[in-house]
Order: sequence, then C-alpha cells, then structure tokens
Amino acid sequence: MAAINTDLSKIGYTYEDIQRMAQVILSNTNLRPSIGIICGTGLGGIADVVENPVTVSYDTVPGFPVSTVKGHSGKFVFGTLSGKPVLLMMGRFHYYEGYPMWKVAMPVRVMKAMGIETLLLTNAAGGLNQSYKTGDIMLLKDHIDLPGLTGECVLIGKNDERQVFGPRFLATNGTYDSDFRGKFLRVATELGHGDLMKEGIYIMIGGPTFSSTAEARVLRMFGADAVGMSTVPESVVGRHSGMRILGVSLITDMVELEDGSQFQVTHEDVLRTANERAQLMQKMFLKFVTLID
Ligand SMILES: O=P(O)(O)O[C@@H]1C[C@H](O)[C@@H](CO)O1
Ligand SMILES: Nc1nc2[nH]cnc2c(=O)[nH]1
Repeated sequence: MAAINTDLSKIGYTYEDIQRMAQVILSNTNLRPSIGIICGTGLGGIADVVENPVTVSYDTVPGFPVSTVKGHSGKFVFGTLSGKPVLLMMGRFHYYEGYPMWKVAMPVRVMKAMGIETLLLTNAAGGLNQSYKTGDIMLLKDHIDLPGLTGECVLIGKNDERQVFGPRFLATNGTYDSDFRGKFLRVATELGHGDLMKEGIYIMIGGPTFSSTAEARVLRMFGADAVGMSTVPESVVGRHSGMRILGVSLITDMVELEDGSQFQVTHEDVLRTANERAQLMQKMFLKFVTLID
C-alpha cells in the first residue's frame, strides 16, 4: 500500500488519500451507516444517546487533521440512533484554525467514501434576525458563502470527477433538502417545541473574530438570519458529492445591530447555550432519524 501523504496542506488531497482514510476508519467497525452527523460547537451531546458506540479518534487516522477548538472533541462515533446506523463527527475543522478551506471540508469526502448519503450538519450561530431569540433553532433554507464569494470557495483547486468528487462547476441553489426541513419541523412540533423553530439563511464568516456591529449590519443587509464560522464548506462539498443535506443552527446568542451595546459575546456564552439545548437536540435527532428513508 502506498504511504499516505500526511502533509496535505502542501499538496491537497487525492482520491486515493480519501479512500485510504475511509478504509482506516471503517476497519474499526462492521457498521456501514448512510447517515452522517457533524456536531457543531458544544453540540456533541447527540453522541450520548448513540447505542453501542464505537469511537475512532481522529489522531488514529493518518492524514486527518486535529480538532483545536473547545467543544469539538476530535473523534468519530459509529453506532445507532433509534436503531438506525449513524456516523457522528464530534469535532469539525474551521478555517480560522489555520486549515485551508479544502481541508476544512475534507472529512465530508471521507464520509462519502464510507457510504454516507445523508449529511446532517449542526452549528452554533449568532442571531441576526431580530425576531429570533437565544436558544431558538434555525433550519437552514439557504446559505451565503461569504468566504466563497470573496475567493475562498471550498471547491477551488484540482477537481477529480471520480466517485466521491463531483463536477467542476456546481449549482448550489437547493442545497438544503426541503423534505428534511418539513420533517424536522414536524418532529419539533410533536415534541412541543415548534415555537423555537425558524427557517432562515446562514452566513459564514471566516472568524475567529465575532462580527463588529457595523459588520453585523452588513450581514443582515445581505439577507442573513444567522451568522457562524462553519457549515457552508461542508454543505458545498456534500452537495458536490450528491448528498442530501439538513442544516441546523442553534442560536446561541443574539447579535446586536445598534451601536453602543455593552454585550460582548464569548465562546463560553456559545458553549453555555449549546449545553442548555443539548437534551432537546438529542431528542430531536433521535426522532428525526427515524423519518429518513
Ligand atoms: O462549529 P460551529 O460553527 O458550531 O462553531 C461556532 C462558530 C465558532 O467556531 C464558535 C464560536 O464560539 O462556535
Ligand atoms: N455573534 C456570533 N455568535 C456566534 N455563535 C457562533 N458563531 C457566532 C458568530 O459568528 N457570531
């Protein structure tokens, strides 16, 4: 077997690298899930309700990046949710960690190579739409790829049209599955939490700075309902490789649009809200996965 190139930052990944990483990960389990979940900051609690979990730490996979952000533990969890095989990524990679954009979303390629066809993405986000409240849950109906629009699209670079890669030019309208959104809303309503649910537009910023007030007003003027620092590269790569996608933002804090606010959001605020909503998110995902064909 050819040695894997561990310095992917220099050369990008190849089809063979992706396949090798997938094989290394799959060698830990006989489970072959078609549902993958990427857990956002502080949202890894879903793993607590996975039955018969098998954990694979990222650092056992040659060439795989390491998680550096609090609230992202850096491991895969295989198991079942409500009896359905799933694969969780507890820890995603962010552009602000210093990873090039292609590396941020590379795990989605690996997931596809492992057989994942349905991608459920969660994140912690700041509310820009002033009718939202901290603790609300927004389903992504669309996104704004601010880094992508300014020259840092995740698909920049070599394109290989074999199996886990897709076309050179990709349409990204309709990325978020409307049937999934309808089902998730139904689940939330049945659990008695329909009042928390929103459908809106997520805008990705590079981070790690939270937006200034003037920037936040621009993001809102662009039409975004929530702002965060992830998810879009993963959605685009998921779309590129033909996956069905659900995006769920937990509104961890409200972004002030008026000058003079004394509130300055911190990562601890984000983690606190995520922790407060952990059990509800678990319940929602337990029920939602039963509705996936
Ligand atoms: O991984 P996500 O997008 O959930 O993480 C959010 C955005 C930043 O990484 C961090 C800010 O507290 O939380
Ligand atoms: N205000 C704000 N809150 C967040 N929570 C998670 N990401 C963000 C962000 O980018 N801005």
